[in-house]
Amino acid sequence: MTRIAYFGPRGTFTEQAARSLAEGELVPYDSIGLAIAAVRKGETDAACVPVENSVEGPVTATLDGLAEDEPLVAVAEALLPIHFSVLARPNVDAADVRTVASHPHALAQVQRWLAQNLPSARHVAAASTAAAAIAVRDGEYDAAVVAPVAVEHYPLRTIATEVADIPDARTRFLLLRRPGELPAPTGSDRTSVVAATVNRTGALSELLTELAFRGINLTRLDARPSKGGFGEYRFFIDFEGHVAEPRIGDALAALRRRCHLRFLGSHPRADGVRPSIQPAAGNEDFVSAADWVESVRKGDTA
Ligand SMILES: O=C(O)C(=O)C[C@]1(C(=O)O)C=C[C@@H](O)C=C1
Repeated sequence: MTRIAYFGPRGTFTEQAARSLAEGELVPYDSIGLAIAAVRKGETDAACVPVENSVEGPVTATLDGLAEDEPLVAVAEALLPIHFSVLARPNVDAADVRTVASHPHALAQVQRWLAQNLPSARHVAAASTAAAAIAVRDGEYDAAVVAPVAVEHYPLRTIATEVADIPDARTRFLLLRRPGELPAPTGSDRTSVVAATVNRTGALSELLTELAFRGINLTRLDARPSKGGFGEYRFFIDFEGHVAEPRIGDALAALRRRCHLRFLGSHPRADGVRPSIQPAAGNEDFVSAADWVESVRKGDTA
């Protein structure tokens, strides 16, 4: 049976995403790094991890995990609406809450709610929302900000539901595999790369210009230190399209000439958005231009 590592323990948002993305045995790991390492080592066939949140931005453990060690590719993605529940032990009321724990991304998404509803509670970072629920169960903290499903896994009481400062917040999750056959293009796809440029004037702008020249729309751009010293960065670039398309293949080849490039996959977009194709930048334009060059090489200049 297919085994899918996910950022656990049981009851995280990532577990829900993993269930929506793949069938098989779901195997929880206590950190994003461990889930990614599991698929890399072949302990599991795939790994499900969060990659970005519409309020709090990139999940840096996932970005660093994708840039380092053996390459992995994203083969699918899921978008989950994020609203939280607050859980406490059965004998603890909201008025008794002195400490509230959760994943830092979750705490960042409920700052206003906590200030208004649990103003005297100290905020404590936990490894995940479900790890916070376990710590509350074990008496370490008074309340946890969690995915609503967590209450099904831990003997805690819900003291608030639908908690979110930004009502339509979403997190995007990736299903990662070891490199192999890529998902087929659907017309609504996303391609991801990580680019390491040399530290000189215009290096990033040249990469982005290669994409802009080809009418390719970015969907995300994040910088992470390459850990080699100040000023040394890796750029995570997501854009519309699939590597199987001529225009995307042409763009990847151009990027590859200019920097150290790692391909992180082409997969269907969860939101179904189709790319807007700019004039003279459609796949057929790339194909007919390449055909023309070929005929010129053969002596036909018509
Ligand atoms: O802790 C969890 O439940 C997770 O799945 C992680 C995570 C994240 O990394 O952003 C996922 C979704 C929410 O935005 C909060 C936490």
